[in-house]
Amino acid sequence: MAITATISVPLTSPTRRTLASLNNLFPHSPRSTLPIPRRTFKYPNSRLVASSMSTDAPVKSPSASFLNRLQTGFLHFAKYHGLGNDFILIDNRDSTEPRVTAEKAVQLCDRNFGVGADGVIFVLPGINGTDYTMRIFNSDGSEPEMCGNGVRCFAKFVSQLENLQGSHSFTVHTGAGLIIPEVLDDGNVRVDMGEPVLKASDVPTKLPANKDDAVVKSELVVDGVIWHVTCVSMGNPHCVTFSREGSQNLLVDELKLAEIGPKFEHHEVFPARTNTEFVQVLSKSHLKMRVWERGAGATLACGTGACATVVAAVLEGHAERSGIVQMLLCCISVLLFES
Ligand SMILES: N[C@@H](CCC[C@H](N)C(=O)O)C(=O)O
Repeated sequence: MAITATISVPLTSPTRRTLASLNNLFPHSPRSTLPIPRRTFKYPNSRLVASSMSTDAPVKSPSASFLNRLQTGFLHFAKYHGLGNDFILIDNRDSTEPRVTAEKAVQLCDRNFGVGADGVIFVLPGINGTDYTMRIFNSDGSEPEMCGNGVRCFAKFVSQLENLQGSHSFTVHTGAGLIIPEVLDDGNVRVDMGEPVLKASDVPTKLPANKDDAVVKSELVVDGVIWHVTCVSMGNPHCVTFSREGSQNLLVDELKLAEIGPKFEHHEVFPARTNTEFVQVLSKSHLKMRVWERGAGATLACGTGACATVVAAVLEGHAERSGIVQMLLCCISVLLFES
């Protein structure tokens, strides 16, 4: 059985003021060696663009693109977030190598001495016939295969870079394969997240498969406690837990995430480390989730994590095939369908 998860949720793009104030803040960072010009970006006049736009096909405006605003020697970036999962976006369309090293990404993501973000995302030229390539560094400098909220931010950033109006979509090469985000008329971004991978060795996890090739509600000892875990890859690895010995339904607000999260992330049964979702079942269509992300720690939301949560919930019999996953600030609605 094939399962496909689709997420479509509101996403916030940067305002003129956000971008300008980030640029002003950054030069004060004592560890920064990447100067940012103290000037306010000028955005294309949207009313002029709108006068010639079609809602069917994206149109490009000849007016100022992001690249035109670049000055040599400065790193230009935009800051986006999806439900509070925040990223620094870098226009890298002119090179196949990321403009910023993993080490520099760690500095940029620092919430006190850098810009502050859960990761840095690069818009690179497409490969294998795709329009673009997305690469991402987590805030610890590691490189994940895929990021659900990140690819939605990526889509909005590309629309801004290319000055695309109306509904449109493009093809993106990612470490998890081809992804096709769709920017909708209302500005939301919908992403078909593809089929989840359940085969234990492909997630990857060393836990023995107990349901066909998959690991479903298996016992895992973490910090001396037996947790029941289901392992899912959405291109990146996820370990989803709904219960532990002595507590059949987790109360996620009571978890000490910063203590327990790293113990899952670095557990020996996860050779590529793992993202972990702690989930409380509120109803068959309402799951409350807190996430500890591989390479980024506790984040406010996680797109691949929301999808993995619903896949695991269906496998464990906690939920229907569509529902909402409530995270710290917002909800993601996830729909699983057969392909
Ligand atoms: N927040 C992301 C996932 C980002 C990658 C993750 N930290 C990993 O290392 O796999 C999302 O929205 O999916």
